[in-house]
Amino acid sequence: MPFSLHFSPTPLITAPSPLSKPFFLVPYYHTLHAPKSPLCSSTEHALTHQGKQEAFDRRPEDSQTLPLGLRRDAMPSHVAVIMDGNRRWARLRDLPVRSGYEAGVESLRKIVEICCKWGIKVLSVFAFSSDNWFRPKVEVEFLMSLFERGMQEDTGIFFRENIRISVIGDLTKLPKALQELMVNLEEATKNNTRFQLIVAVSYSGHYDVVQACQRLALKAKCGLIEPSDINVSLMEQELETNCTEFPHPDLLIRTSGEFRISNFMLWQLAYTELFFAQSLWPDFGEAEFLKALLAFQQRQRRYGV
Ligand SMILES: CC(C)=CCC/C(C)=C/CC/C(C)=C/COP(=O)(O)OP(=O)(O)O
Repeated sequence: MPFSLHFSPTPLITAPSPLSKPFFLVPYYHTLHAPKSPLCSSTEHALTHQGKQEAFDRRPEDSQTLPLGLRRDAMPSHVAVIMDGNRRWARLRDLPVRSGYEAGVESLRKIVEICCKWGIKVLSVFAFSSDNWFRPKVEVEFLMSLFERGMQEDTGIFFRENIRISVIGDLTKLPKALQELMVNLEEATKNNTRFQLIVAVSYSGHYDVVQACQRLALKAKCGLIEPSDINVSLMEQELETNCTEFPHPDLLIRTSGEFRISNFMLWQLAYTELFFAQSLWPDFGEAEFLKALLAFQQRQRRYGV
């Protein structure tokens, strides 16, 4: 049965609470973040790739629904998106900014549905950058409430459709209720295997690299590693994308005609193919997504070799 993320509002699922201890007895979010066990423990090996997933499920219907011309054997595993142009979309229609963001959520739901249908395994979206905190307070507050509402409304769908939600970024800056909702959702969906949605909130590539360096420095200080042990692999184990089996996006799409990376996943994008779409994010739909994927499938990836 095909699924639609446009189902009428789903009642909040009453899954058993995944965490047995109250979240906020723990001072920092990252001590709770599944792949990041407390530092300086003897179980260092378990620090990384905990909960790393087995191969993703493919439902029978997933393999039947590829549009003409799209090759299953060349599909990107991980697509990242900079969902730009929501405010411009609203202004062009003389609508308040919040309508642009709401339309952006609808667009995201559509793209998640298509990813599931076409067998893409991971979608990362830049939902709120570290610099977005400097936007007008009313806008920031609206976005926080939108994240909360969006995640609550779709919780049932994540379970029903076997979707794993991961959130990356400095969540300590978010309202407590939102932190709690996100951590709960991550924990409750961590064994879902069909598709993984990574939401980057209060995130930047600089933040990610710096927090990884801090964690490595602390490990060195604790005597768990030598500074000379630090290499690409150890760094990647500390980056926020250690929540996924596919940490390097194969394809990055940025909408709204801007040609910038804007501090998104700087490390992880090293060999990513880039696609810049003219549409504003709320207008980005199946046809343009298909265009991006077809362009991706034409690319020759040489990884510098
Ligand atoms: C639940 C959930 C994950 C929701 C995601 C909501 C969403 C679409 C967030 C995008 C936020 C954002 C700062 C986009 C940048 O474009 P902009 O709006 O700044 O556009 P502009 O370039 O036209 O100013």
